[in-house]
Amino acid sequence: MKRNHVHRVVVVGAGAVGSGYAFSLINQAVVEELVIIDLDERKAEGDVMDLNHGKAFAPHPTKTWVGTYEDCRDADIVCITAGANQKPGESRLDLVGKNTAIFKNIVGQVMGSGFDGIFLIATNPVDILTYATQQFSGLSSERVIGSGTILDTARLRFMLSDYFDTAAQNAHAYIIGEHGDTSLAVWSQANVGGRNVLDLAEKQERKSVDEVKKMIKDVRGAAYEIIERKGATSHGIAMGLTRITNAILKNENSVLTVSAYLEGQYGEHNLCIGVPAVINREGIREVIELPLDEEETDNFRHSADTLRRVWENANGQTTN
Ligand SMILES: NC(=O)C1=CN([C@@H]2O[C@H](COP(=O)(O)OP(=O)(O)OC[C@H]3O[C@@H](n4cnc5c(N)ncnc54)[C@H](O)[C@@H]3O)[C@@H](O)[C@H]2O)C=CC1
Ligand SMILES: CC(=O)C(=O)O
Repeated sequence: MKRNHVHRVVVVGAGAVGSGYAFSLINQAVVEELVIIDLDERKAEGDVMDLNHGKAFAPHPTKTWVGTYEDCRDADIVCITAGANQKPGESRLDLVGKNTAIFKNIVGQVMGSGFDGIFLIATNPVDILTYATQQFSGLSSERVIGSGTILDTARLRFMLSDYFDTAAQNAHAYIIGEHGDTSLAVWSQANVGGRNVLDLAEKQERKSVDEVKKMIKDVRGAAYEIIERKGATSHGIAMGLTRITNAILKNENSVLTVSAYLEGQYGEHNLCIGVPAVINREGIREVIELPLDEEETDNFRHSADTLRRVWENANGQTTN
């Protein structure tokens, strides 16, 4: 990485998600420099003051300041969490118009600084905005990563761990597709401690396959349930973004479900969608093609078609 490994992350958008991500980066000692940009500069100032007041308890010093787009020039990662969030009852896809316009402006300013790092996108609809960021920035697709289904996957892993009373770290399962209402669980590859979760549910007393399969509905509904109660979701995605940031900056080659550009994998082209991918300091090293069964293949295609339609409607063009 650049500048003798002084790692810098710029967060654009100091709302619930951006502020949570900043808090998580500081607590996990991920970077030396953390820059926060928001349209509402006073809000960003307040956030930096508040974060600085926790520094005495942090594991290492993280220089943190309210920045300008000029600060993106030396950044390893620019994470965009700016834009409108869902109001109760709204879907992620409902945000496409306003957030695409916001992104055109933000990405233009980031690139105007001479930025040469990796974009990490969280704003919804995240798959659409990841693709839009590629288009607006002109960067190669491996350097534009969306948080994709990292949060959905983490939600499922938590649910499985709770159900089977095993640590979430030992629940291995993927949610793929749109980060949204058409996401799908890859049950054929999901295991806890090496045992397929559906087989396990069938064999264990007081467990059922139906209860496990219902988890995809709970994953899809999770954001709506949380937004209805507290107005926004933030902790889960903040930790997920931190996980991706670590994978990049520490050159981990970790497999994470992110929104990645597909060029023929899963039979899809010209869109970004949640899939497992190997993440390292170059960004997305490789998309992993899971062996899907017939139902999973159909559901993935439906999810990809949904995203493609939204992209085409938003841009008045066809991509295939
Ligand atoms: N990918 C995921 O898994 C998740 C994505 N999200 C998404 O993250 C986004 C942010 O959500 P919240 O933080 O809850 O919203 P928020 O309303 O709390 O914060 C958004 C921030 O963006 C700023 N902003 C707006 N336009 C800007 C611009 N042009 N330049 C700079 N800053 C600008 C606002 O001033 C505000 O501080 C939403 O789209 C939400 O749906 C939220 C949770 C999970
Ligand atoms: C809001 C959102 O995208 C989530 O919590 O999944």
